[in-house]
Amino acid sequence: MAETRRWELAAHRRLEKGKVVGVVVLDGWGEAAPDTFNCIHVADTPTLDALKKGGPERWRVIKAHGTAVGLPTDDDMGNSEVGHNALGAGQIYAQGAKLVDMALASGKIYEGEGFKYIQQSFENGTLHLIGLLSDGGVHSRIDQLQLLLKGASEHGAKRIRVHILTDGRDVLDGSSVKFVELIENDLAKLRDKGVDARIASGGGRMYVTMDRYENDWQVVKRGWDAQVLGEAPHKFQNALEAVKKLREDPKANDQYLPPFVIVDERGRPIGPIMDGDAVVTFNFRADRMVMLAKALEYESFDKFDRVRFPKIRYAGMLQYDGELKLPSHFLVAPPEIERTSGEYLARNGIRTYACSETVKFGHVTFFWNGNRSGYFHPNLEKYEEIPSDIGIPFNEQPKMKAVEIAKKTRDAILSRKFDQVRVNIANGDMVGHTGDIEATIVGCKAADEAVKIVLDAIEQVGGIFVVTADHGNAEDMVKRDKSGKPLRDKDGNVQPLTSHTLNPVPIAIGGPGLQPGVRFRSDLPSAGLANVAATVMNLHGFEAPDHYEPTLIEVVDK
Ligand SMILES: O=C(O)[C@@H](CO)OP(=O)(O)O
Ligand SMILES: [Mn+2]
Ligand SMILES: [Mn+2]
Repeated sequence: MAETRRWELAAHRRLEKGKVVGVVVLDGWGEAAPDTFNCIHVADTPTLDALKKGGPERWRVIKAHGTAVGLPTDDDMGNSEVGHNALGAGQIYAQGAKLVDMALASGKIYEGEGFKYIQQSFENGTLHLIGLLSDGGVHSRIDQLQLLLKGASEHGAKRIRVHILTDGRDVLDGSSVKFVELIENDLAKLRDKGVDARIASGGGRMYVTMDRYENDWQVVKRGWDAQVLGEAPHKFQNALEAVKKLREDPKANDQYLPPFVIVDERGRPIGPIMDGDAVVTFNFRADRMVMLAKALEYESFDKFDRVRFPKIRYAGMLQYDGELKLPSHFLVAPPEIERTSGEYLARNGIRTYACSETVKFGHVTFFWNGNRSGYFHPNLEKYEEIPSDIGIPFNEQPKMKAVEIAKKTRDAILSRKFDQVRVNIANGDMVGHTGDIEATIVGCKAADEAVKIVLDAIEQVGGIFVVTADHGNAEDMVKRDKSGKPLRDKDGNVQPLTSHTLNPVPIAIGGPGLQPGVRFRSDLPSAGLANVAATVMNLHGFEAPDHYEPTLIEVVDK
């Protein structure tokens, strides 16, 4: 079926071609009731406030979590990967989390090429499992790790080492202890059955291993030293003691725990990765595993000194990059996100500029294009990256590079060399993840200012804008009880919510190029992020392909 589809898009019956369309994605910017813990509400955001007044015809909310973006259930919060996939692809795909669930439930994971490949190391080598240890469901899920541990041991693994990354970002800070207990319990059961299974190393996800878009290779190196070389500044006899001790530091934070290794009575690391071993990175999400995948797989590598490059059999939970085919072995085939709007528009001559700062750069390029790196049509596309700050927590620089991104984008718009400009403004999300309310308010204001710069440029060229978001975060910064009341401890303190949320996100359209009769349809109350691609195609003057989720807009006579 797919092969017979044409790439050529039909002209829209009512909407003209040739307008510059500015697509702004505010990362981590949900819509929620006014509240003191709603940083978007508290912050001074005149630009977004003005857009909201355009509702319901030019402002509305759309779903950004759960099944609307291909996640297993409607209890799953949205995230950047699935959000930008949906925004760019215009279609809803069963995402990595769900595909892994299905492969584990059916047992097919153990019959696939990837598992058979690593299985060859089970006789004489160790199986290492590296990944994020939480039930956040954004990058990984602990229940999938638990099933994999059990399944791998039943399929021949005799010696297993788990290298954990503590979370505190998709789950509450401090929950690392509970997750380590859970896994230690499972490993003890495996040991009772004669499998030598232990946690061998660990560290906080933002400080160890899970960097992205090559922002800071030192993060990956710290992980490499602990996981592969068995070297780290902190040494403990077991992982529970490690996280408990490291958390005694008053400034400790699960996201940033320093690297540690588990050692035996004589101080020797119990699980460095050696020749002949098997390694699985058990995150299903791509962005924060690609760098480690390169270090584990590429023979020639110059990002840091690996000291030792063990001859291993390595598989990802999924293949993380469809263009680089990385890693080459994987346990579950990733969603085949095809016929994205980026590809359609490039094939129909639309010139595109995409921009963000490093920590979100791949969101408007790689994720937008269906986890595919590179250009569709280098002559028509320009992707520009603004270097992010390195090594400082985002609550210390909450304005991030919002204004710089906006100014580059303004220049791209005014150059008239592009038909579409697409940006991601990171503040609501990156600062929201720190749990620092004051800083998040500053970040939201900066994001609003950046939007204004882009909209002013759109105004100047007679263009059209679409302002939306990928999922919630900054609009709710506190852990709540079932009735929605903030939970307080005995001293009256609230627990900051560092994670994304289940809230819908706003979408606004406007600009001088928008024909007067264009408005949001009222017959799609449950529309979600996947409906945006068809909308954007319409604004470029094209009908969307019929396999896309329907457009959000209609044109009425005025
Ligand atoms: O930082 C990240 O990796 C995730 C949260 O785990 O956030 P986002 O999906 O917004 O990138
Ligand atoms: Mn995001
Ligand atoms: Mn986020």
